[in-house]
Amino acid sequence: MVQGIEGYKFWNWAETYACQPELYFEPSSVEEVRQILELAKKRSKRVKIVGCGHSPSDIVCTDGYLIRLNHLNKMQKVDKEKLQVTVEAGMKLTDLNEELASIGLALSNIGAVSDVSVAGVIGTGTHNTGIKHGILATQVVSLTLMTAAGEVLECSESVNREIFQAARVHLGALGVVLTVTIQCASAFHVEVQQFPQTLTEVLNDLDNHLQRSEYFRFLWFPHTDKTAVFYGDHTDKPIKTTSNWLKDYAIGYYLLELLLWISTFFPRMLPWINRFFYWLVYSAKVTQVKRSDKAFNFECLFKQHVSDWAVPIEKTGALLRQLKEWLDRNPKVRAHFPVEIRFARADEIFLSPCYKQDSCFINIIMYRPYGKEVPRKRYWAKYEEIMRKNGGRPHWAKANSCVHKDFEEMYPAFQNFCSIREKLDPSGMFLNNFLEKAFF
Ligand SMILES: Cc1cc2nc3c(=O)[nH]c(=O)nc-3n(C[C@H](O)[C@H](O)[C@H](O)COP(=O)(O)OP(=O)(O)OC[C@H]3O[C@@H](n4cnc5c(N)ncnc54)[C@H](O)[C@@H]3O)c2cc1C
Ligand SMILES: O=C1O[C@H]([C@@H](O)CO)C(O)=C1O
Repeated sequence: MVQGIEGYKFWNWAETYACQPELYFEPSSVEEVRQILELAKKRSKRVKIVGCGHSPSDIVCTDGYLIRLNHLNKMQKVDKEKLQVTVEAGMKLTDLNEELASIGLALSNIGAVSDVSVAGVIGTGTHNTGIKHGILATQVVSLTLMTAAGEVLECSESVNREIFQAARVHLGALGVVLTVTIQCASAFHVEVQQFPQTLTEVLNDLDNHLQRSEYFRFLWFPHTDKTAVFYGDHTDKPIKTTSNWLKDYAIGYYLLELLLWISTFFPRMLPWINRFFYWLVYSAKVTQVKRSDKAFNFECLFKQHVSDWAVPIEKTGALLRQLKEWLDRNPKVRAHFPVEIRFARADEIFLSPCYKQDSCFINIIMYRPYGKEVPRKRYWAKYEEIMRKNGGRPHWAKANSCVHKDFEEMYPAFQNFCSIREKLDPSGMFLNNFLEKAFF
């Protein structure tokens, strides 16, 4: 029987949420996972699974038992015919990307970081960008799930289909995901073209941008009308990168963190910081060619708060103009750059933020320079107000102020998920404060 560790303290990546589980486990086998669930059941303890702890919320937090599947992290099967792989749930995308590259495969789309687990990254509806692409969970062909009772379910479009539609964005609420089978693509390079436009120019030409580039996204710099537009497209061209330590790190990371910290004492500096970094780092035209996963990942800098709601794609322009106009009218509210605007295709996954709607994700950020909290309450409140009023759905990984009735209104299939959750976990073993707020 795997021994639980007492006194373990969990912090999420951004060091914004922490918990002290009664016992912390790192099982080395499915049988050990089952034993931990049996022990938890006998002692009426709650259980949470942690992937890589990147979620910017308390979605992982528990005072019960915390299980990390870092030892269940291997690739189990490769189907070269179907271009599919089956991996253990704890596998990191950093490792998966390399293993796939070694066999000529790749994930068709991934988010900004790869230091995340396969089960964790699908479980919260993680997305990248590209209106022809869904959230990462849409790449899942099947998965296996251990329920609170220790039963292992195979879920796919043809087996336990209802559970599959729930489990792809599982929120850690349905049981322990043990393996995930993923539809991959043949390995590919992406040509990334970065170029400046004003916010007005981007928004007036949004449909064309979406059609012109498979992985189109853009960054808006609050307190300016400037954007950095990114086109990403498949290419056979050879790798060509322009990484420059001075610009990317000395200035783009260390100088920025210092200036943001100084601006906590002199807030009037902030708009000038946004303008200066736009001019210095983001206003140039840059073209690079990278391996796909390297093109999708980018430097996410230092600790931060983020919020990232999905809105119906047709509302993108109106909502960004509303947010900009409000910030222009309220100059005492300061917003860090960037606001990240990304797109994803509609899907059929019960709690996907893109459930039955092509969506635009609008991600706002406030950094914590050297861990220092920066005032963001008014910014966050106005942003959420605009999102709520316009059919927005918050990213499940990221802290938000929504409660059960909000989610019932947002998600047509919310009750389907709730019924499946109650059936698979009748005693609420996998619940925590985050999930109780959502489901009760
Ligand atoms: C720097 C940074 C960049 C990011 N970039 C993006 C981005 O570009 N796009 C985007 O959409 N999001 C992004 N995110 C959010 C991130 O993708 C999600 O928070 C993701 O869920 C983190 O994966 P994880 O492995 O750390 O999961 P965790 O945060 O550890 O867990 C997430 C959820 O999955 C559950 N879980 C994990 N493993 C299992 C399992 N085996 N069985 C059952 N439940 C499980 C947990 O209980 C929890 O509910 C980013 C976050 C950070 C910190
Ligand atoms: O949570 C996230 O963090 C990064 C970005 O905001 C910079 O860190 C990203 O793209 C997310 O979705």
